[in-house]
Amino acid sequence: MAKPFSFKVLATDGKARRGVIDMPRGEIRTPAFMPVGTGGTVKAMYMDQVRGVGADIILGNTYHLMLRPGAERVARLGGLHEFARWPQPILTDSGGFQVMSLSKLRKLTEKGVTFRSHIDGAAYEMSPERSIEIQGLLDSDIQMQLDECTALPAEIKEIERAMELSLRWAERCKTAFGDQPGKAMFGIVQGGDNAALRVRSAQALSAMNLKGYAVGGLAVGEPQAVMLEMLDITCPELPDDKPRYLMGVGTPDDILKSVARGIDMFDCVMPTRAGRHGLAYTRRGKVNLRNARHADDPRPLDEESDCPAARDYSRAYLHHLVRSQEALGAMLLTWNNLSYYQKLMQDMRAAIEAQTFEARGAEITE
Ligand SMILES: Cc1ccc(CCc2c3nc[nH]c3cc3c(=O)[nH]c(N)nc23)cc1
Repeated sequence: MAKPFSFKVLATDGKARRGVIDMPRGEIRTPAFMPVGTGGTVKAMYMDQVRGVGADIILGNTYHLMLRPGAERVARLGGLHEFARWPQPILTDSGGFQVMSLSKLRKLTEKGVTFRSHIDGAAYEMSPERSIEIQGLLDSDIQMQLDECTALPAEIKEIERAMELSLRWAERCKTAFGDQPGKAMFGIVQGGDNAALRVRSAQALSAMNLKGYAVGGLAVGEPQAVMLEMLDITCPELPDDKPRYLMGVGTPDDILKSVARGIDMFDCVMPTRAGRHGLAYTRRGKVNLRNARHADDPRPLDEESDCPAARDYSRAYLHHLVRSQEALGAMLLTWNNLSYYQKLMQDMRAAIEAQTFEARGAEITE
């Protein structure tokens, strides 16, 4: 029987946890940053580079892949790992968030959400059952429940309606997922910026005894203080022995402060998207390579980095590539940015093991 899904907390420092998730396709060191690989590719990267910077898991997207190339086609071709040549674990989002943010003419009912593709206008239906079926066709290792993420600010009645619908959809996803050893289905806590609703959502999901829990409904434009306050309220209501995934977060500072509140897993488009827009993350802050001041600068981004993109190329060259819109510009800056994020996660894991995480604070991002 395939090695079942297991999560172990190896060390703690305050509320911060250093752990490891063991799955048949490999282990995931936590706190973990999961590069976004929406359409089965981490944009501008080869998968062996993604692995090379230290990523243990990447994200795929049900919404994008069901539209193109189609979930059944990916299944016929051996599943997403085979298709994209990424042998490690993959986490897929359920698609609801993307439907509500990308598709057209969407209609949400108890049954699910019907919508038209933003690519060719074709009509689709996404129910909790269909979302789990598609994630299964993709052979996803960690599958997310279908949920409704409320845009903030919102009326409390609206937040409550979406949170309660998401709980009913969590039950239906749990039933549809069944018992798949070696794979996991995570629930997603909703409840907007309302403490009571967050507690009700987290407690109801905890009672379902799922393998992991995501905190959704955040990173939708709310101030960092509101996001952090919701973590202070939500994390204590989730089981200590299960992984916690904060969806869509975030900047290095967001991640640091969220790890300090008990979050184990993160995803964010920022390092990859910023790389394609000429922006480099470095230990001394962000550098916009489009800026003319780099035109004659012979220095690399970070001579101490073990990432070739940060150590072996001058800022002048990177500026030239970005200004000339050369593909290599996006490739090198994405490589640098993902390397920076993975180094940040590695440094946090080491600090929690050494019990210096809380003491060092923001200095870890430098
Ligand atoms: C490939 C991929 C991209 C992005 C995501 C996470 C997308 C994402 C959010 N991003 C920012 N805030 C978010 C909130 C939610 C949420 O409440 N529910 C779901 N299902 N996804 C969210 C998952 C997978």
